[in-house]
Amino acid sequence: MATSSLDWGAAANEEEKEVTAKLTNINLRNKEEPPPWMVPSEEPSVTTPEEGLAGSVEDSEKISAAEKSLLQKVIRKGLVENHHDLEVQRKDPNSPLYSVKTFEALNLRPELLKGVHAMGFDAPSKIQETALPTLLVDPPQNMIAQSQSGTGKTAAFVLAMLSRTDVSKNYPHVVCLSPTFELAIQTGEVAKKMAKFCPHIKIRYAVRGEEISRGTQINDHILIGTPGKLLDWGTKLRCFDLTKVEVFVLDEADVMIATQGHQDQSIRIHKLLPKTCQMMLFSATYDEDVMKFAEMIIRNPVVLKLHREQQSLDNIKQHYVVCKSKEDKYRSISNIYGVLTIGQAMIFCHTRKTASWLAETMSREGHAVALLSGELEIEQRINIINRFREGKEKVLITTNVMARGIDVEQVTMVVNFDLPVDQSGRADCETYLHRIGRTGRFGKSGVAINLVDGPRSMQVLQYIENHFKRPILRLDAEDVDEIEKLNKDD
Ligand SMILES: Nc1ncnc2c1ncn2[C@@H]1O[C@H](COP(=O)(O)OP(=O)(O)OP(=O)(O)O)[C@@H](O)[C@H]1O
Repeated sequence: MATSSLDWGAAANEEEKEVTAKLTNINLRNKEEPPPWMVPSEEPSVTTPEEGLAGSVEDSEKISAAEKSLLQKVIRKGLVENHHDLEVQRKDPNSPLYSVKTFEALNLRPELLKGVHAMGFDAPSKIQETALPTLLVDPPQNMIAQSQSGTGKTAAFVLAMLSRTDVSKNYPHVVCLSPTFELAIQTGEVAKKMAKFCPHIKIRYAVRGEEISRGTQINDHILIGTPGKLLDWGTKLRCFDLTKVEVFVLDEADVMIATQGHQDQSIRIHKLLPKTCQMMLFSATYDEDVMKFAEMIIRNPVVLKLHREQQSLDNIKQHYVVCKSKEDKYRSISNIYGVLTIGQAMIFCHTRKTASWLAETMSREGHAVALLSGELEIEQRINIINRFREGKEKVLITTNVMARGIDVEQVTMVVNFDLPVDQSGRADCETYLHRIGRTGRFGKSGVAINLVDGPRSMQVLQYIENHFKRPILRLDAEDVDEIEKLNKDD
């Protein structure tokens, strides 16, 4: 993903080109410094893992000795399963779930606060408590935000979207773009739950399958959709006015601005938005060039950025298994699956063909598996993901189409049947992080297994390991004791 391949810069107007990518010193409502895990874009972005874990004396004084010892255990072993553990993580300044504030302190509307509590959220995560005060401040502030997978980014931007919705304006003025149909629907569902006590807010999906005739004026306040459909409705069909949009969210922002297909449409939408529109970009990953580019096209953004070592989560144990062939890979996962206590598992393959082969093989052997790949009809895709969410199938075999954003709490194992690589066969570190982030959601523990079948995939694995500076440990898929250890907290 090189900047040279991006043409948003070329399309941007002169003024946009001149925007300097610097951190704006805005007056945050509560005047607090961002926590140490978030660094302004101008600072060097590399620290040692030790520095990352250290925290300040003041921070460590906030937790008791007993909690500290439990915390160490959590950090070392990534075993975070019950509410108490979640509380402990919230007191660890180095955890992405760390919070010092309450939702009450974030100045949310009372109806939204009620909605948040009704969802069972007791306290905000780090990204929520850091991003929200900035996103709600007036005049509206643009933001490019990064936080690890499963740490509550969706709730952060959805709360900002709902807070900015003005029900007296009977037209779309809040727009959220997602890269896939499934993700748009998932975000809409979160928004609807959060807006449970705001009956006047109207939310509409702009996704494949939703039809509208030319010229019909949309009177919903919020549109959540995929770029192609949204552009169609805003330009060709003239169903709403993009120049009246006040809040624009780009979820999985890096893929939206750097992937062919999404890129052209996102750029065209961006160009049609008014200069006063508040822009919010969220993702767990930003390739360096993509981040630079985003900082250039977003007017004076506040940038919340993670150090590379902080991007992968401690609560996901990462392993690899050496295999000889795809049949051997299959045997390895069968062995691991037989021994590990698994809630649900997601298996990622490079191609639809391998995914189909694996699904057939596993089904033949009596496993209840689901197969989801991009060529399926929308209804089929929704049906499959709903059944998986309900636990009807324990295993979901898929391709990169499901690598990002999908939130299924019970997923405790992710298998990279094939390691993620780009078109030239090089390690795709961003996709790796998104894939393994389908487990370990909001502090839960998870296991990621990488199947390596030769020197090339070993090289890819080593590249990923070096990139994130986190160990990926070898696992012997024949050794039951070793596999069983993954279940344990020792
Ligand atoms: N403050 C909170 N308290 C408890 N649970 C929360 C809170 N915020 C979010 N969650 C839950 O955590 C899970 C992960 O949140 P979410 O999907 O927003 O993460 P994300 O950062 O967007 O992840 P990804 O990078 O994979 O898109 C969800 O199930 C969500 O309901």
